[in-house]
Amino acid sequence: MHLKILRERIIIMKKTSKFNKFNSSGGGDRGTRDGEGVMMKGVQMAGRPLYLDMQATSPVDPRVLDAMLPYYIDQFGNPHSRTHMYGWESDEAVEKAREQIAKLIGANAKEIIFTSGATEANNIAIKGVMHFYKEKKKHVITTQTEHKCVLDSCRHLQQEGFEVTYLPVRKDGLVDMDELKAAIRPETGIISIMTVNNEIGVIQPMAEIGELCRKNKIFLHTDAAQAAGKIPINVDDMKVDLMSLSAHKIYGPKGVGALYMRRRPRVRVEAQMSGGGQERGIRSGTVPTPLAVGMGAACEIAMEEMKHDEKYIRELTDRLYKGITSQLDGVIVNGSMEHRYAGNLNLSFAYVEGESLLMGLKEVAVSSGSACTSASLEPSYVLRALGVEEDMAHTSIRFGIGRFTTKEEIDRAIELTVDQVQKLWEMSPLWEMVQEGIDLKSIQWAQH
Ligand SMILES: Cc1ncc(COP(=O)(O)O)c(C=O)c1O
Ligand code: FES
Repeated sequence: MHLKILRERIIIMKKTSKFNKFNSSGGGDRGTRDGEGVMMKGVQMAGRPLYLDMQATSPVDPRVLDAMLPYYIDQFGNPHSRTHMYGWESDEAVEKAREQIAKLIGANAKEIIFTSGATEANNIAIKGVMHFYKEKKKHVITTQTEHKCVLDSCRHLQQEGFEVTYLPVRKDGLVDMDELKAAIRPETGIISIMTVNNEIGVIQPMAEIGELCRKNKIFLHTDAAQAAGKIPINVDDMKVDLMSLSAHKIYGPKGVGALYMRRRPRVRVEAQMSGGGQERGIRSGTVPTPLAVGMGAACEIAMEEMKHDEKYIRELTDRLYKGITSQLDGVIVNGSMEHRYAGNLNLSFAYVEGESLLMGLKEVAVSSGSACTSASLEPSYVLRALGVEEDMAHTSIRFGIGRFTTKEEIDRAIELTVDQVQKLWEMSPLWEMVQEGIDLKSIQWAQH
C-alpha cells in the first residue's frame, strides 16, 4: 500500500515541471525498457545550470529507482537474516543483483563483493592484496594518472614500507608498454591501471597489460568505475584479477560499488573492515539491499543499452566538438582522440584565462583541470602527467555527456562556450598579438 502511494508520487514528480528532467509525454528518441511511460529528457532543471559532468556522477535512471523502491519499504529485511522471509527475500534480491553485475563484466557472481563504491573497492584491492602477500611481494606499479583513491592507497602502502612505481604516461595519456615492462620486478605484487580515465577519458590497453601480468605472475587490478557499463569489458579478455566498479557513474545510486575478485587463479586479500564477516569476510557490514538492487538494475540496463547509448553519446560528443572547433581556433583535446570513451571530451582553450572562462560558463555544470576549481588548489595532476603546458591546463574543461543528455543541451553548451571564449579573446592582449602574427614563444617577457 505504502509502496503504491510512493510510486504514484514519484511518477507525478517525474511528470511535473519541478522535476522537468522527467517527461512522460513519450514519442521521443529515448524510450524506456518496460514501457511504463517514464521518459527522461535532458538533465537540466529549471533555473539550474545544464549538466555536463557525467564523469562526476550521473542521475539515477527512473527504471533503477523503480527497481529499488520495494526494498526500502515492503521488502526491507536484512539480507543476512536467515530466520525469516524478510531476510530471504532481501538475500534473493542481493544475489540477483550480484549476478547482473557479474554478467556485465563477464564474471561469475561468486566473484563479486559489494562495497560502498569504487573508492572502497580500490582500497581493498590494492592494500588488501599487498597486505595478504606481504611476505613475498613488496612492490606495486601504478600510473601517475590514476584516481586519487588509488594513488592515496599506494602512498599509504609506501608509509608501511612497500615500494611503489608511479609510471608516467605518454602525451596521449596511454601507458607505454615498454616502460611498464621495465618497471616489473620479481617482488612486484600488483599492477593497478585504470581502464578509462575519469578526467581525460582515455582507454588503456588492458588486454595487453593483462597478458604481460599473466606472463609475469603479477595480479592485475583495474579501476573500471568509468568504463563498466559504458564500453564493453570482460574480465577474461582483459585478464584482470581484480576490478573496481561504482554504481553512480552508470545511472545507479550513490554509495554502492563492487569489487570483482578472480577465483581461478584465485586472488586473496586482507579485509579492511572488521565485523560480522559478510561478503565472505572481505567486506563486513550489512549489504544495503536497495542500493545493491539499484546497482544490479543499472548494470542490466547498461548491458542492454550500451550499443545504443554509445552511438547516441558519440553523436552528441561529435556535435559538441565540431560545434566548438568550427567556431574557435586554438582548441586542443586532452588525451588520445583514438583510444577514448566517447562521453568524455576534455578541451583546453588557448589565449584565455582559465578562471575567467569558468566564471563565464556558470550556466554549464562542467569540471575543470584548473586549480581554482579544486580543493587542493593544484592544477590537474593528470594533465600535468600528460605534459600539458600550464596555461592550457588552466583552461581545460571536461564535458561529460551521458544517456540523458539532449541535443538541445549540447547546442546551448556550444553557444555559451564559444560566446565566452570569444568575449575573453576580445579582452586578451595575447590574442591580439596572435592575430598580428606574433609568435608568442619568441617574446622575451619581463622578469619580476
Ligand atoms: C576512476 C574513478 N575511480 C574511483 C572513483 C570513486 O568512486 P566512488 O564514488 O564510487 O567511490 C571515481 C569517481 O569519482 C572514478 O572516476
Ligand atoms: S585557472 Fe584558476 S588557477 Fe588556473
